[in-house]
Amino acid sequence: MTKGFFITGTDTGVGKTFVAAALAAYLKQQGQDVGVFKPMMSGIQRENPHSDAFLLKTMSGDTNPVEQINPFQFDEPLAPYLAAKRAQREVSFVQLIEAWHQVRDSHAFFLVEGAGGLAVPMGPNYLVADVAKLIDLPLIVVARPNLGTINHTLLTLHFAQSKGLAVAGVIFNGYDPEAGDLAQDTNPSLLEEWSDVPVLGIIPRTEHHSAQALAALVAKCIDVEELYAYC
Ligand SMILES: Nc1ncnc2c1ncn2[C@@H]1O[C@H](COP(=O)(O)OP(=O)(O)OP(=O)(O)O)[C@@H](O)[C@H]1O
Ligand SMILES: C[C@H](N)[C@H](N)CCCCCC(=O)O
Ligand SMILES: [Mg+2]
Repeated sequence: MTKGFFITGTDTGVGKTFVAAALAAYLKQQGQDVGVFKPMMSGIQRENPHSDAFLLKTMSGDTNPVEQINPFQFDEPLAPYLAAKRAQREVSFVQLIEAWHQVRDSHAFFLVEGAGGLAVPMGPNYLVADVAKLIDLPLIVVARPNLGTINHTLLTLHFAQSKGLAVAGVIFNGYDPEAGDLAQDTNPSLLEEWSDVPVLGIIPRTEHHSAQALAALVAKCIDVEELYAYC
């Protein structure tokens, strides 16, 4: 039985890769055998050092070929389904299942990253949420810390629930301690009041993105005991 997390977010650009890479660096530092999987990636080449696939592979030390870590890549920065369609391509759900089955037994623990949020079209008749259902790992929802995130996060959690997806928790990412932003400081408790999903951590903005710095950030900012409860 594969263990791990499906990393989703309230939006594109919220820090899914950043958080997944940080978790991978931490778990690897703890001696875990961590695998990564980014089923579909759009808007960047696999080989680009800033790409999700490249960062996840680097931080986890996953020795699977990058083409297995990220089986479907599209050039245009669009929802994967649309980027594929505009490139005269289409990924069937069966193809995606086969790509997951090719790697899922290669590691004891997997971090899987979606694309954008849960309701992003990935294929002609399926969303990111349907892929998460297939992979059947508990979600970690990455959310922005500031005003506006409560709506986005509760909508995401309700949609996850409607799809029968288990949610391990929410991680607020990109907190700016200097901002004096009242919403940033009150959002975690407000979310916990309106949802039964725990806040697993609050990650500040940081310019230090090395594996060591990211692992230290997880140890400092994320409730790893809560995470391990799911492992
Ligand atoms: N806590 C942070 N501190 C500093 N920079 C961050 C932080 N979190 C994310 N970033 C930066 O913000 C940008 C977006 O983050 P990231 O790529 O992880 O988002 P994403 O949700 O994975 O986006 P996509 O939907 O495109 O996969 C990246 O350049 C990343 O390095
Ligand atoms: C291109 C970007 N980096 C992501 N890979 C794809 C984000 C799709 C978002 C679709 C949407 O919610 O409007
Ligand atoms: Mg990403």
